[in-house]
Amino acid sequence: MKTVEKTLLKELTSHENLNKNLSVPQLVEKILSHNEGVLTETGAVRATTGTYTGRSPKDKFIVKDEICEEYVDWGAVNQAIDEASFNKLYEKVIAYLKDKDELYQFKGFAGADPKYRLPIQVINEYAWHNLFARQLFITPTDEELKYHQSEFTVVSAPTFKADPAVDGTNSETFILVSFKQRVILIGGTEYAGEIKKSIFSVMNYLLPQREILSMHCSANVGKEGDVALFFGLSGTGKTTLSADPYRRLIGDDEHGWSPNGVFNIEGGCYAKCINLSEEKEPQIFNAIRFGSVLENVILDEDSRVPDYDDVSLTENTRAAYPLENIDNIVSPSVAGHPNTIIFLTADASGTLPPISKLTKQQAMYHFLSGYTSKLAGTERGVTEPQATFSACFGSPFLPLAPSKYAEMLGEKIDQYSSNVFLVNTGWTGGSYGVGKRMKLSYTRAMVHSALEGELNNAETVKDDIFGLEMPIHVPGVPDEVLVPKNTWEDKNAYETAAQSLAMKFHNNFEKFTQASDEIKQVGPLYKD
Ligand SMILES: Nc1ncnc2c1ncn2[C@@H]1O[C@H](COP(=O)(O)OP(=O)(O)O)[C@@H](O)[C@H]1O
Ligand SMILES: C=C(OP(=O)(O)O)C(=O)O
Ligand SMILES: [Mn+2]
Repeated sequence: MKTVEKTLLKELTSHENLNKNLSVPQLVEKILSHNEGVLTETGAVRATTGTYTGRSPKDKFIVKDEICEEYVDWGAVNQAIDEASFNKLYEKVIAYLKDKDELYQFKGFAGADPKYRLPIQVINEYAWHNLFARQLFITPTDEELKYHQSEFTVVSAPTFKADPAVDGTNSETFILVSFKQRVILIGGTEYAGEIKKSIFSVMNYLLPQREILSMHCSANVGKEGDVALFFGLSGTGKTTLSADPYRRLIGDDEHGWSPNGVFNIEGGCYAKCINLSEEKEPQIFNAIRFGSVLENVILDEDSRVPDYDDVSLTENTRAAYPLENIDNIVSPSVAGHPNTIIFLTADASGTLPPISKLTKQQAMYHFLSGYTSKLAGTERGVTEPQATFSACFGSPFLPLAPSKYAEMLGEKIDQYSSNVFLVNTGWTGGSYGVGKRMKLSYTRAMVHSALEGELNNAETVKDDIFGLEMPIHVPGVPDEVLVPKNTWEDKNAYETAAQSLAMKFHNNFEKFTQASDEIKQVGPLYKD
């Protein structure tokens, strides 16, 4: 791969006050002295983001050029912008940043496996974003830094606002990826998550070219070296469930699966803080300390103690911290091939079984479907749960066609005989508004049984609407919780809700015309 040393970027990298790979304490000092954030009682700094408190998928574009044109799956997710528009905006952003008193540069890596890692740099207007980048990506050793040659660059100018009429963007906010120039341009939004998710999108383009499956999942490993993956869209429980006192954490969000096994793409976690408690999520709670970044979390004015129940800025409050802040991790974040793969869904209809064991064909069906409910906060404009089908449980981040990733996953599941489960961390006892969210302790118990292999030959009963095999006993979980219908008082309402969801599955799957008949046939049994 060629090194990025474009003239435009040089204007930033030669800025007279470019702070290069500052240490955590140095960045914290900058954040506090520039009033970008405040110190909290936990030791973490807290920053707020203003208007954009979540990702803004409608503002994301990929530059359509001869490098990527034939590979990218163009459409509503991968919107195209032309090269000329990109270049003009790129120049404006550079001119804007050049005038700033100080800039921050982080050089590091995406990808914990040295064989597959991508050397990246992030250039920030804000010190707090630079601290975020430092904690979320992989920090180089002094030796690695000496020889570091960035192969992709994020330029983040949150206070620069685009003019859609002139700049060809959708709004004042933009997240633009150029595979040709190997640059990501971010402007108009202060939500730090865009920085990590845009690099993830780039990895989802680059890794499959090297026959590595990139995945929107968390991962951990048990005492026997048994690896588990947890796929899921935002809010389904990747971060929460991968932090497990009995299993070492590999990573909470983005992984690659190579011929050597799985590796984390990142070096840190980005946990939701809404209703965070030491009792329910002790590892995450205790990971929030000096060097961590709290985003949009409300603090008591005097004591500076975070109030994780306060959602007045957003429900998508976040904590960014390095993996090392979790006490049981794998370091470096690489491990073997997955024994168990869990698809997480937060079903707000309350009708999908809390856990079901999938056949290989069902696994492919559900991977392509990627059903969940979008929960409030993470994406702009979502204020209550919305049923959504997001292929591969991560379509906002996938530049290639979903079938590309699905084929690779299918081959790997065959090759390594991974067991696959569908776990509903969403509603029980009724749909959103009537029922409630599945108890975290029950989900943890179900996940444990699955990972211990206890459910592989367990007695099951088939759900007559979805055709999913539900175990009838799971230690630590009341039997009636395992069968959604049994948790609903109003059985007719259950039937209506389940049938409606089944039809959504069928309608969504129509677009996968290329899928084999074996896969098409294992969707919900119910059809109207
Ligand atoms: N049964 C459950 N399983 C998983 N998470 C749950 C459950 N009930 C409530 N939650 C909450 O839902 C959120 C899951 O979010 P998170 O783990 O950050 O998802 P992701 O990493 O997939 O975006 C957390 O705030 C967690 O406390
Ligand atoms: C940071 C994000 O990831 P997740 O919610 O999956 O943790 C996001 O989707 O913006
Ligand atoms: Mn997460």
